[in-house]
Amino acid sequence: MKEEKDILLEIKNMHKSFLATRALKGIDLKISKGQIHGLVGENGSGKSTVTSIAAGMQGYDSGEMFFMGQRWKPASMIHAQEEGFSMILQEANTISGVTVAENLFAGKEWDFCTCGIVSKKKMIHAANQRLAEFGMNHIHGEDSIDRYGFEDRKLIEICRVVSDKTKVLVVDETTTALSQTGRELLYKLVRKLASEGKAVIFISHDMEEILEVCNILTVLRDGDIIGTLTKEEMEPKKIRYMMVGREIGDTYYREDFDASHSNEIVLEFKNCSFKKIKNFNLQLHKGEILGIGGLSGSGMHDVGRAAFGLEKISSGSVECHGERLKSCLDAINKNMAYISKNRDQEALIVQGSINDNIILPSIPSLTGKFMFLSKRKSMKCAKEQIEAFRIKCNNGSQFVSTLSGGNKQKVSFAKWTALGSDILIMDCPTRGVDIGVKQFMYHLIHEMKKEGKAILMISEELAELIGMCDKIMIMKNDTISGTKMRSKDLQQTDIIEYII
Ligand SMILES: Nc1ncnc2c1ncn2[C@@H]1O[C@H](COP(=O)(O)OP(=O)(O)OP(=O)(O)O)[C@@H](O)[C@H]1O
Repeated sequence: MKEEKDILLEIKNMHKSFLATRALKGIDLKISKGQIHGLVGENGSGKSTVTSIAAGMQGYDSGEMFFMGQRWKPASMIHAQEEGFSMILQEANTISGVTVAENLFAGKEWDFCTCGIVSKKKMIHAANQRLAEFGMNHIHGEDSIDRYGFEDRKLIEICRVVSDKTKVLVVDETTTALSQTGRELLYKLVRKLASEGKAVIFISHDMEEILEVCNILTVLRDGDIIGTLTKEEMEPKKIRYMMVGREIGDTYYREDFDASHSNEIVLEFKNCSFKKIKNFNLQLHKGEILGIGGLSGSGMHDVGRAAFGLEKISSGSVECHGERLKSCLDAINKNMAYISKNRDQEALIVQGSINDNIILPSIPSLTGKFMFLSKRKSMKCAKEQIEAFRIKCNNGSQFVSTLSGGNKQKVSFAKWTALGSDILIMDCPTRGVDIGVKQFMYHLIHEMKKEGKAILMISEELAELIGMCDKIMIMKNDTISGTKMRSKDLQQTDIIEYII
């Protein structure tokens, strides 16, 4: 039992509603020194809401908060950070068009000022020192942030929000944006903070990760706290039951080991060069689930973009049904789909409604005579997807920006299932979704295979690739380093040797 003096953050009877949505229904939570306190629950259960309130990002309707024994009502995220409460958000949160150093010290430029002039040299020097302390030597303060991909930007963000002042750090579903190396860096940091008597609130949907990293766990459901478990009490079946309120089986993935599919090639890379990738070859067949695994910087995300016509091809070609792919518009016209890993920036129009996002790729088929969009058909189409994916919302006209992370991911997936695409490029398709929906998505992907659809599944989750794919291509340093066929004997270790 932790003593009162060890409590860093205390939340008492907190309520928060967004119009008709009761996001928090009287939450009581204590976070103590040395804890890596897991917070789990289905998508939309209130995890980000409660932590973002404590981190000064939004207000609450009623309740009380105490931070290090003092009443706590931070005016802003910066204020909270200055006082020692930091949060790493789910989505990319860096500023484009400026350097890494400027991102790291945004709002703190005065620290590098002499006679009102900011010394960029000093700032870059400090940035590089800071990056080195975090083990991020591959990132350089003087570079433009735009040179770095999604994962590195997330690492830069971690480096920005954590400082010597940090007493409590919230890690909100961050690891899904990171590859194994990035994850290891974050785990090391989290453990270091806990060992120094600070605390971490760790939000994740990855059961293995929770069991490994957290030393205490609180389960939320529909804005209520269902219970808190000690390390000894953490048992996957029990946690899942507490989260969902019903038994969830252990089988997420397809259970068959039949890797057969049609011989018809629907998508092909022919000696294709783009970005750093040279002479790349790949064949995706009708009825095939082809996986690509590797570290985030291995080039696999670029393959996904090129497959959807989003990369400039310098030599060779990407062909769909034997025809050269010209652009992403051409890809959509050829009935292709692409679920981008970069959800808010590339996959969704966050300032649009759920309905509009879902129907967007299907507009041609929902348009009748005289080019009028059928409202009835559109509503029906969106409603079907909202129900199938159990998107937690008040109604389809709610803005996507107001959805929880996992529910946004469902919209990103649903818009392509609404279209009924034949070729689906999925980059981290289950990023941030809860176990129940993951199970549904895997089932759907398997059904798609049976219907003869072709799926290119790019993922950093080896278990997902092994569980779902007919064949897995592993990428390292922008080339294919190994290939594995579906087999019940295939283990993660068989793949890891080709990744690192
Ligand atoms: N700004 C907002 N406007 C309207 N509703 C909101 C807003 N922010 C959150 N909500 C709603 O509050 C509920 C709780 O959302 P929250 O983001 O806390 O869930 P979560 O547990 O973090 O989910 P996930 O695992 O998907 O990230 C959801 O129903 C969400 O749609």
